[in-house]
Amino acid sequence: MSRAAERLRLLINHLDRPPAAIVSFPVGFVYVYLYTDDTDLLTPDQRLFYEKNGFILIKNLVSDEDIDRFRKEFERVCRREVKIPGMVVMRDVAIAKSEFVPDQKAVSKLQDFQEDPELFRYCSLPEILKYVECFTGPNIMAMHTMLINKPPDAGKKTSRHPMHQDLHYFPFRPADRIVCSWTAMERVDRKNGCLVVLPETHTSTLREHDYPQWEGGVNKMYHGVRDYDPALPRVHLEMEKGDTVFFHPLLIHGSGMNQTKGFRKAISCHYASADCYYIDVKGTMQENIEKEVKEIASRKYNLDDEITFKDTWAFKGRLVQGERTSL
Ligand SMILES: CCCC(=O)SCCNC(=O)CCNC(=O)[C@H](O)C(C)(C)COP(=O)(O)OP(=O)(O)OC[C@H]1O[C@@H](n2cnc3c(N)ncnc32)[C@H](O)[C@@H]1OP(=O)(O)O
Ligand SMILES: Nc1ncnc2c1ncn2[C@@H]1O[C@H](COP(=O)(O)OP(=O)(O)OP(=O)(O)O)[C@@H](O)[C@H]1O
Ligand SMILES: O=C(O)CCC(=O)C(=O)O
Ligand SMILES: [Fe+2]
Ligand SMILES: [Mg+2]
Repeated sequence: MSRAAERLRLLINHLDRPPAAIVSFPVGFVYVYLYTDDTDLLTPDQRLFYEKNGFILIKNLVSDEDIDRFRKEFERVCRREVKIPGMVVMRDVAIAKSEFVPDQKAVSKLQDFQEDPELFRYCSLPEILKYVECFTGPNIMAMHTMLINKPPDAGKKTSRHPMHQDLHYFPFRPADRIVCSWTAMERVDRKNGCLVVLPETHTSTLREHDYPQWEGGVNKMYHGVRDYDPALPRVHLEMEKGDTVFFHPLLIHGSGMNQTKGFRKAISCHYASADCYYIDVKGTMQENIEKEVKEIASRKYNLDDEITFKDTWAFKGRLVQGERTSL
């Protein structure tokens, strides 16, 4: 297929979203931007890179000073000096049944830190939001927050994160108005389990997800794409402290095991346009994750079956720029 025909195929596949901008190239075909807005920030090369690959890595975006502050706050949470409403402190499944020691060694992930003013500062950093706006437009909600402290692998490969599409977890659309920012809090590379992405998979559709059949076990809710094909071309995103990758929620990604003795730290936020809308996932491939989220949320808030999948998101989403129009 010629490049122009390939572009046309992409365009036809995406007619549910009005093109953000139309630009003519001298080579004689029209390129329709499907995934980015016309802002002054991204260079034409950066914009085309995201359009083609579904991610873009920005070097040195978050300052050392900010990252050191996030790390300090993380350590306070681990020592149980602060207790944040709604925040989930997760342990790796390999040590889930052992005694809790109040130390970062027992914590593999913090999830939902929207009520921690120090950690949530990450989601409002102007240097992050100006990139986010290129993908979501000006009304921006921070929907999902995580600080991932990937532990040294305990020998069962449970420190891996299976290949997945983040959209699997989200009952809101359109996908093209959602973006993740993921910032390395120290050097991350193949040895300590950097992000692994499958470029261009953001142009595909949402796939069926379930737990991978891994001998050593899998962490709660770490679903992977069904029938993952390990032969597909992968890119390992090696990053330095402060480097930030922005990626599309359909991009297939995961992370390898941590083969070092250190804890690999990253902080991330999933943003969506406040103009997005909730969908009902009943009868769709997302029913399995809805069921798990509802079970955990009912236990966490002591509510029987009253809490809906949509409620769990509307409740934790926070406006970080513009107007809360819909979500
Ligand atoms: C774009 C988004 C992508 C993602 O978000 S991917 C992954 C998201 N993962 C999650 O949201 C998981 C959230 N985690 C949680 O809700 C909690 O950590 C979890 C798993 C419910 C456990 O919390 P607690 O109940 O406070 O912990 P607990 O020590 O009392 O254990 C209760 C039972 O859960 C088990 N458990 C704890 N951590 C686990 C883990 N990492 N993987 C699998 N099972 C785990 C634990 O063994 C215990 O089981 P049992 O009831 O004794 O049989
Ligand atoms: N069956 C599977 N289903 C889903 N994801 C998988 C499966 N097998 C491996 N993965 C994921 O694929 C990604 C790459 O895995 P792999 O362990 O090969 O990478 P790596 O350790 O980063 O690279 P390498 O060991 O080659 O340096 C990781 O995110 C891993 O969790
Ligand atoms: O930091 C990682 O290892 C990847 C985490 C991730 O992709 C997720 O939680 O959705
Ligand atoms: Fe993810
Ligand atoms: Mg490997």
